[in-house]
Amino acid sequence: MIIECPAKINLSLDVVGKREDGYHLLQMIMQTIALYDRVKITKNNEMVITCNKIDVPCDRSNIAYRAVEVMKEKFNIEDNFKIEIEKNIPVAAGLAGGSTNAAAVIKGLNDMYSLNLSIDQMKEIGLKLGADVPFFFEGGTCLAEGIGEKLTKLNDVSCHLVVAKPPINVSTKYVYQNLKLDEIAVHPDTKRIIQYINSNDIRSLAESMVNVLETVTVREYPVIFEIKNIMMEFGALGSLMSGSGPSVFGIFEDKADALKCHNRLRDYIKEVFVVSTINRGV
Ligand SMILES: C[C@@](CO)(OP(=O)(O)O)[C@H](O)COP(=O)(O)OP(=O)(O)OC[C@H]1O[C@@H](n2ccc(N)nc2=O)[C@H](O)[C@@H]1O
Ligand SMILES: Nc1ncnc2c1ncn2[C@@H]1O[C@H](COP(=O)(O)OP(=O)(O)O)[C@@H](O)[C@H]1O
Repeated sequence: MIIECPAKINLSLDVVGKREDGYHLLQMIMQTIALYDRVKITKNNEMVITCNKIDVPCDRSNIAYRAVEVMKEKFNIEDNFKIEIEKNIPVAAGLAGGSTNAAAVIKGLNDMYSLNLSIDQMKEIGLKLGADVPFFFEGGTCLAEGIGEKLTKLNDVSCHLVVAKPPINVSTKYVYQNLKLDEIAVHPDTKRIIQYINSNDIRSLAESMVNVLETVTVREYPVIFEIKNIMMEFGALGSLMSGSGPSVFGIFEDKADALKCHNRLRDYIKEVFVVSTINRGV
């Protein structure tokens, strides 16, 4: 069984508070994009995980492996599996590559064993593995609240994008730890952004995008700001860092402009893609 699993971007990201356990409460707009990993699941004598990218761990610390363990325990599955991950989504990039792999395993085993789980049940299992996992059972365009688990479906946004992952590593934990909530000068107007999305006003959406986590990352990694500027120079309607970074995306009305921007960025960034939004998850 092979499952295609898409990456996500955050069309906006606001931090609106903190939970008692230190986790940040969010209001973000999430969007699946046509940039896919492939997860192949086959029954095997023992548990094995493989990946074509060396920076992805192929042991129990792989989130896809943990997803298998959670499913095996919850549904008394005694079989073991070989999980082969074809990784096309940049790793540790703010594009939720690991989370989408975990969602693919849950969905794959649900189908393989005819468990007939509802989307809500799969979301609940996914949340045990990571805050971004439940979103992939919805896909398309969603408002995510709480730490990402409270999902509201919005009108699906349809546009061309350039996504660029500069060759730097940013830890999600570090970004949240260094966020100074009381010093954030600009928050996104999430209500207004939702109105733009629901009325299909892509231009106003693109012009209103804000990710408050940029206050941490752009200070430390000016390359993020430089990529945003290049995207705007090449005609992007708006450009933003995705999640905790370091990936940056630009929204383009015209695919030809997106391709020109891609050509320019390709000179010094290896991981850059022209993609469209999609209206599905795993
Ligand atoms: C920023 C976002 C936006 O979609 O995505 P990515 O950039 O990872 O794709 C998410 O909030 C990433 O959530 P999640 O995937 O759960 O983050 P993890 O890497 O598990 O979290 C690492 C650490 O960040 C902190 N953390 C995480 C989520 C959150 N809402 N508040 C936090 O304070 C916690 O200290 C946690 O231990
Ligand atoms: N299946 C997986 N795919 C990618 N990374 C994984 C996976 N399992 C575990 N990881 C680890 O999780 C970390 C975060 O990766 P990823 O999910 O790609 O990024 P992000 O959280 O920024 O969206 C990586 O540094 C990697 O070591």
